[in-house]
Amino acid sequence: MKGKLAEPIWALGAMSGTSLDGVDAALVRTDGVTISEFGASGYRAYSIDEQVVLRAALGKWPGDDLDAAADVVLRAHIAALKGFDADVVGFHGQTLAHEPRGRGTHQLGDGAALAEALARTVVWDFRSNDVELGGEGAPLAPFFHWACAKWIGAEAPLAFLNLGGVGNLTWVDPLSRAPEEEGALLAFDTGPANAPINDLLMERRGLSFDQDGALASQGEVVDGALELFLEEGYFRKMPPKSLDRNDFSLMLDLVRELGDADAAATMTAMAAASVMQGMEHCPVPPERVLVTGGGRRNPVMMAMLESALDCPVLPVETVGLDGDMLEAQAFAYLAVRVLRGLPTSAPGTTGVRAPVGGGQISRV
Ligand SMILES: Nc1ncnc2c1ncn2[C@@H]1O[C@H](COP(=O)(O)OP(=O)(O)OP(=O)(O)O)[C@@H](O)[C@H]1O
Ligand SMILES: CC(=O)N[C@H]1[C@@H]2OC[C@@H](O2)[C@@H](O)[C@@H]1O[C@H](C)C(=O)O
Repeated sequence: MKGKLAEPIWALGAMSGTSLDGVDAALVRTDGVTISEFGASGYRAYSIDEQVVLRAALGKWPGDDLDAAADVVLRAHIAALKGFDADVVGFHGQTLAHEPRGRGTHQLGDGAALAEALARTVVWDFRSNDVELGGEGAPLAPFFHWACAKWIGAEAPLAFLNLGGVGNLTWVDPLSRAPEEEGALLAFDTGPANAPINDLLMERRGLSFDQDGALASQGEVVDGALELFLEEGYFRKMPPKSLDRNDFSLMLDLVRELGDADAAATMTAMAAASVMQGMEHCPVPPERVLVTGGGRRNPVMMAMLESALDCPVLPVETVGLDGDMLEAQAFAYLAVRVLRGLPTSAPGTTGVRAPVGGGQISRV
């Protein structure tokens, strides 16, 4: 079976991120090491009512009453995935809680039910094993970033920056021979990115996000609040390290007294400053930072990053990748690695003691 799977197969990845905006779906043809081809992609947005149900479930653990949220996650994924043909589905689920050194990590989503509904093999529950073995359980996209660095033919160390609800950075040595090789990757969550800005916009204006940084562009960054933010112990912690969506509730407290525009500008600066702090951990400075995730569409956030970093800061589209789909593609790639029994995390990506795999496989 493993020999057969060494041939590239089509995998369909599904990601429902911390922004709670919807489900991304994307096809990748891969043998679990090399990307052969990218395929079609799709998106199924959560309705406002569904977002309310998911928000209410944040912070909950298995055993809590999660029927309504589980139903939202399953239905949205079936809708997002049913039009695609693939050999395997990589199903991330919806992270509700993440306490790797506490209660664990919780991605809502029943892979067996999804496998039955789609009549396809589903790989899911990607993070638990890493956490059980002492890792952070996140970020997991770095092994895929390694494959992307190979796919674009990079020759010098570079970084991938995901600006989602939470930010995460992957430094890659593209000359390494495997993602699990020592020194190939260093990855960690940089800090909050869009999630707290979304929360502010929802709280104050009933909007789900600061479209194109429109509100932030009208405000001034309040240095005092930014400095207090950067005193957070998280920034001095050595990577690997990871965050829960709401770990930085402090950020909203620091801007509570500010007007809407100044609050948005200051929070955008906090997200950018988190990345700047994180860059100091890179083994050698990256030649370029390739940005993925919704934050790359925020010109205020991008301008702050460009002025603070010493290298080009570019959306991943500049190298032919799709910044809206990279995480869904990552879980397609990781699903094939799980099927092949290959590791999906390593000491440099999650802090786990040795390269490990994970994931449950539900076959039909
Ligand atoms: N045009 C835009 N202007 C400003 N912000 C934007 C724009 N487009 C998207 N965003 C921000 O990006 C967010 C979505 O980003 P993305 O889809 O990468 O997050 P996610 O995958 O849910 O998060 P994570 O990677 O943390 O799981 C939106 O909620 C919004 O805050
Ligand atoms: C626990 C969890 O779901 N973490 C997410 C979240 O969203 C961004 C950042 O925090 C990252 O650590 C991770 O997602 C990406 C896909 C990852 O694992 O690489």
